[in-house]
Amino acid sequence: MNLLTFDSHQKLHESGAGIITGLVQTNPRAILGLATGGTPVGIYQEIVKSFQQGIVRFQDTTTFNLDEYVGLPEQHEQSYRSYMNTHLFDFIDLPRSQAHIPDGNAPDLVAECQSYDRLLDQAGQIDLQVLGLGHNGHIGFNEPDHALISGTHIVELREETRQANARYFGSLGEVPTHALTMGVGTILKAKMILLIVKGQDKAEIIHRALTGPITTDCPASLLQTHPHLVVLLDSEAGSLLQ
Ligand SMILES: N[C@@H]1[C@@H](O)[C@H](O)[C@@H](COP(=O)(O)O)O[C@@H]1O
Repeated sequence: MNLLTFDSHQKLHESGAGIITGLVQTNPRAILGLATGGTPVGIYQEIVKSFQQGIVRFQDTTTFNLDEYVGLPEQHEQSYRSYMNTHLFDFIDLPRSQAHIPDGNAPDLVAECQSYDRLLDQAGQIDLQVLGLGHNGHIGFNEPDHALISGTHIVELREETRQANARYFGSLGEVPTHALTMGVGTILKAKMILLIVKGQDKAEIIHRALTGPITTDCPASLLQTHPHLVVLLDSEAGSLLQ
């Protein structure tokens, strides 16, 4: 594991973006696993800057997002499709046909999960998977549980997750109760994982994820088993790891 702690968010964002654009520069056909949430926004902004400067192109790149809410219209500003458009896709030359996000409005959600896994299989191994971290240790929307599911599946969101994400919605009642998420098996199959964590409120869970027991009670703890894990932290999130 390569753990890097930054004293400024700008440096963290530039470093994260540099890892992603560096990969695409050397391998334009790279397959990227992308995350949403507040954490990667600054990194996506830096990627857009690099694209605008002509440093990187995404015409041949393929992306797979980790997750999507169930039942939220695609145009809703909090759908992960809208998030990706607003923060990244609208500003780069990645063909939309190569930008995959599970469809949380599919009439048959089980079939949608199976079809997402088929697309992942056809694409081959994800070269770089970007991850954020939930306060309860979730990755994607893989919530703590007695067992974790390997492939894409429907998940009932934990109350604490809905509360954490309520800040993006008008009220807790508007936060969807279910989501589709890539499974931990798919996440762990990525060649490289880039875990990004910011804020004092995540200090305890990142400490537990990286130094505690490997347990499905903390899905991020499974990342300890990954041979090529890069962790980018701000100094607040890293405060218990010194
Ligand atoms: N499903 C997403 C995760 O992919 C994200 O990494 C995490 C942290 O979000 P944030 O970065 O906003 O704290 O929770 C969300 O619920």
